[in-house]
Amino acid sequence: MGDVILVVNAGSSSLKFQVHEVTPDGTLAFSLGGQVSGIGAEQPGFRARDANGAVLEDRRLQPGDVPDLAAAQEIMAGWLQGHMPGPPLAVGHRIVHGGPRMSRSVLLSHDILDYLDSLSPLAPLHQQNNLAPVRVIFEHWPEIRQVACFDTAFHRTQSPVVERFALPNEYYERGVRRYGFHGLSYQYIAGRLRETMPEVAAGRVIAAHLGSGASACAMVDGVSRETTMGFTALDGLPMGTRPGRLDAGVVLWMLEQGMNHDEIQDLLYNHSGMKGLSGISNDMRTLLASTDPAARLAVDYFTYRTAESIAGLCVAAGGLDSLVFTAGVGENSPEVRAGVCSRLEWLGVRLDEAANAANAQVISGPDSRIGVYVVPTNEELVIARQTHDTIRGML
Ligand SMILES: Nc1ncnc2c1ncn2[C@@H]1O[C@H](COP(=O)(O)OP(=O)(O)O)[C@@H](O)[C@H]1O
Ligand SMILES: CC(=O)OP(=O)(O)O
Ligand SMILES: [Mg+2]
Repeated sequence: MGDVILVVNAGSSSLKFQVHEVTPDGTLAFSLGGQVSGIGAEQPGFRARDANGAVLEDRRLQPGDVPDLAAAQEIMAGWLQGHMPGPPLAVGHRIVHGGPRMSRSVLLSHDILDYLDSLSPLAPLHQQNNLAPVRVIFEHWPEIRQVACFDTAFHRTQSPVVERFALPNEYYERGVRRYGFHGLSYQYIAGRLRETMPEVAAGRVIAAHLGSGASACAMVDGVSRETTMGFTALDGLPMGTRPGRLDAGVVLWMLEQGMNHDEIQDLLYNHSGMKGLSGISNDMRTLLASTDPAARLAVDYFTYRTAESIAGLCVAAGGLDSLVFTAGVGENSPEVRAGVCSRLEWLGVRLDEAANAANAQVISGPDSRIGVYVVPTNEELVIARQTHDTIRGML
């Protein structure tokens, strides 16, 4: 193996990584990748595979083994030491919040790190986890280039109306705007559609990124028009532990009742969503397997609000040609996709049951007015490419 780029992607329930070789002709070749999944949940695991798809690691872990991201990082770092040829040429990081200043990937410096650190209150579940490995590498291997790739950057094409809240202008100037997230995933989906189904990519597409964090995005010709997350990754669809759209009056009521900032933040980021509604779990697999009425309510809430948001996004897209499901739940759960799609039948959405059950690429039936697809996302590949593009001029 020659020079490599290491990619690190810390999500709310997973730590994903990939290693890409920079080939002599200057292109990237995937060499291995994997993830620690189920962080803080009841079924953690560690899987890795190589470029041929051969399984390099498939470990079931005990819930206590991976209580938080720091534990996941230790597992990943230990494993990578035995599987990488030496220090990487560069490390590409997923950074969830880029704030008003970042509209593309950037070479990390201490100044930029300080700026990104200042955005932490806007992404308490992610930003510090994203920045922790940056700091470790700066301290121990200062010669390694590090590149920040932002979840917010892809959405900077949105119109002023979409980007605004109906608040006095002063707040907009101070950065209180709808930034949107999961942009690395949507950029991958837009590119993948362009490669495999260019006529779909050119049209009006809504992609639903349904994972531990969940959002949906309206794209026309691969350009983001609107997305359900906003100033923070709390807004929009319900998620594993976050409520999604919430009347701001609820927060005022909590304050009035004597809850302080940290208590409200903890409630909204760690104990709401599927976990709060069901009282059972934040993991969709556990809820789908349960016959408890509270689990059914949580799943129904999820599919109802997701369908409702998709319908709302049709305004930004000017209609709908194609619907794409992606991320952990979207790629793997026929039941959730069927629940969402059954609430969109009035739009002309019809699923092919067998194709849906098989997680096939095309899951709409021949009588569907809307094409419905399952496209596995690959945020890490987008990060690898952005990292390579960012350092290329410096080699
Ligand atoms: N077969 C499945 N059926 C339903 N949900 C699944 C399945 N496999 C994974 N998931 C869900 O996907 C989630 C993880 O999705 P992912 O996109 O990796 O999340 P994140 O990047 O936010 O950590 C898990 O919380 C789990 O609930
Ligand atoms: C922004 C966000 O919620 O990311 P994730 O789904 O990876 O937690
Ligand atoms: Mg994710």
